[in-house]
Amino acid sequence: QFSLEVQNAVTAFCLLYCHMRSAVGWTRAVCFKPKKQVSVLYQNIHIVEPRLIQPYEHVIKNFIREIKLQSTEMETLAIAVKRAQDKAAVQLSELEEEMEQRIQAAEHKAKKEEKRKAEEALNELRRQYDTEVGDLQVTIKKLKMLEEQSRNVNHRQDVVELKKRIHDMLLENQKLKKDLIEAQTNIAFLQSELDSLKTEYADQTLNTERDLEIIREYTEDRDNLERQIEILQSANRKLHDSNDGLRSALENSFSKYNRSLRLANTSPGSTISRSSPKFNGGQSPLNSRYDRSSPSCVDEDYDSLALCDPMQRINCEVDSLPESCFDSGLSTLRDSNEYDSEVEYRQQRIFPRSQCMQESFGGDASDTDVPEIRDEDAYSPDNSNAVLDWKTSRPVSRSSSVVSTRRYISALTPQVTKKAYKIVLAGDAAVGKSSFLMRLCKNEFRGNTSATLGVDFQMKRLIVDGEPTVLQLWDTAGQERFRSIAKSYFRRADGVLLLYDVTCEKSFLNVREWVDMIEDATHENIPIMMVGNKADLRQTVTEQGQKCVSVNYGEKLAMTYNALFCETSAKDGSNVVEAALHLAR
Ligand SMILES: Nc1nc2c(ncn2[C@@H]2O[C@H](COP(=O)(O)OP(=O)(O)OP(=O)(O)O)[C@@H](O)[C@H]2O)c(=O)[nH]1
Repeated sequence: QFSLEVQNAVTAFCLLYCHMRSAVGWTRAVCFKPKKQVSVLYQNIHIVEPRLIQPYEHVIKNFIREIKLQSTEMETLAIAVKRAQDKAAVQLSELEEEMEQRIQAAEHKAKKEEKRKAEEALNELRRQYDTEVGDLQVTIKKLKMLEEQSRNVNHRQDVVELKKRIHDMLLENQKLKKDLIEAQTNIAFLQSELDSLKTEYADQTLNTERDLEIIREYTEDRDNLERQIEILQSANRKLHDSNDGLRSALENSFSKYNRSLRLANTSPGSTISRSSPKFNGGQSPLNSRYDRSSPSCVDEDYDSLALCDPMQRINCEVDSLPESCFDSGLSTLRDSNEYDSEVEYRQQRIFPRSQCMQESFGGDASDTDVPEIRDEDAYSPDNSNAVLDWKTSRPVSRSSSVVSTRRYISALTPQVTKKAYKIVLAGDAAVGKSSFLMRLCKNEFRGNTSATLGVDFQMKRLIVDGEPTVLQLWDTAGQERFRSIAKSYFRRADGVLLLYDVTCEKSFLNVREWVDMIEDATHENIPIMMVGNKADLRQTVTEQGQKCVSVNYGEKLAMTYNALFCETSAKDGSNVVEAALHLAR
């Protein structure tokens, strides 16, 4: 009986279990056979150990009670779930209902809006229609009026006349159009002619300006040359006045020279050769040193000067009289800034050569001194450029000696050089330009140099940054009266070596004047190398308590003018080549 009760409980449990499974949604079949197992277990216990039946039944009872409790709970849960489901269903239906209501409201609103818009569009259309109808009615009215008018004006004659008038007017219109086109064409022609005339006029103006510029340059050159001639002539006159003895001696030597020259020129196409009387003693006149004690030196000097010194050439041209040849116009007159008067200056600078002259002829030695401008480099045959490159601004007719010498030199093949620069040496008198040039070209220094008259010329070949370069160096005279000549040389210069004397403040102060002059003369900015010369004297002069121009001042001034700067000494040769190289670079 008890086992039956247990069996029923197990059966109930199984049913509950199945019910729960289905409620939870388990689909997988589970092999669970408790009923059979319980009965088998009961029978086994009953057979094997009947003592255990009671505790077994007790366990089963508890188990059944527990199951019942679980079952009740499950049922309660199931009811709750059901309730929740019902509630959710109610809420869902409520929501659905609400949604439906909202949709309906939205639909209603949209419909209302659409209707309103449609009504508005309809009203607009109606308005347009009314307006158009009104316009049409007006047009119809007008047409009717026109119809009526046309009906009234429908006279044939009037129409013909009108047509004729229209035709006439059309013809006139065409004619006017034709005239207009013709006039426009004429205007275009005239315009093009005017343009070409304008271009021609502009060209002519340009040419005229150019011509004027050239004329102006020529005039300037001519003025300069005239001034040079005047200076030389005045020097000439001084020489004439001061040295009669010298004149007669030179005349003698010149007549000798003329004779020899005539002999030399008798053969056609003659050139000056080393066997020429001028080259006596196997020494080229170009290389010979100046020796004032011998009268024949004047001839040699004259040739050399005629070749290289523009002043001398001009002098030759102007004064083709024999006197002009020995009256070279060269003088040592010098108005240094350091000296108040020429006489004073002359007294200060006495040269051996002039001493020799004084001794021989008792004249004013400084007035008859000749600048030493001969240079082996410049006048040796392989340096023909020195002569060939020299150009005066107007053609020079030469005396026979000069012509023959020039022919000889012109026959030489000029050396081809890559770069050539015209460098002008400028600065106050006695600042050491000639000495600088001599140091640069000959690596020599002579304590007593003569003042430059007009312009001296030298050539210097340098290798600048690996490139062979020729410097045509024009040494201008520093004296005030030669300023205009110096100025004319700046115009064609590629660069300027502007010297001042570090022991002479005035020469430094005058640098500004020189720079202004250079800038005036040149159209474009040419490079300037500011050179403080005689640096070797600074210490001695300072020790004597005299003032010197410091390096700082020189540098500052150079910086002001954007110029290069260095200090040199022509005496010991320091920085001389470097200055030239730097400028050439
Ligand atoms: N101690 C020293 N004396 C110099 C130096 N350079 C030139 N002199 C001397 O200064 C004097 C004038 O030198 P020049 O070379 O004739 O001067 P310059 O500038 O050519 O003069 P002008 O031809 O009149 O313009 C000469 O007595 C030279 O010996 C130098 O570097 N050191």
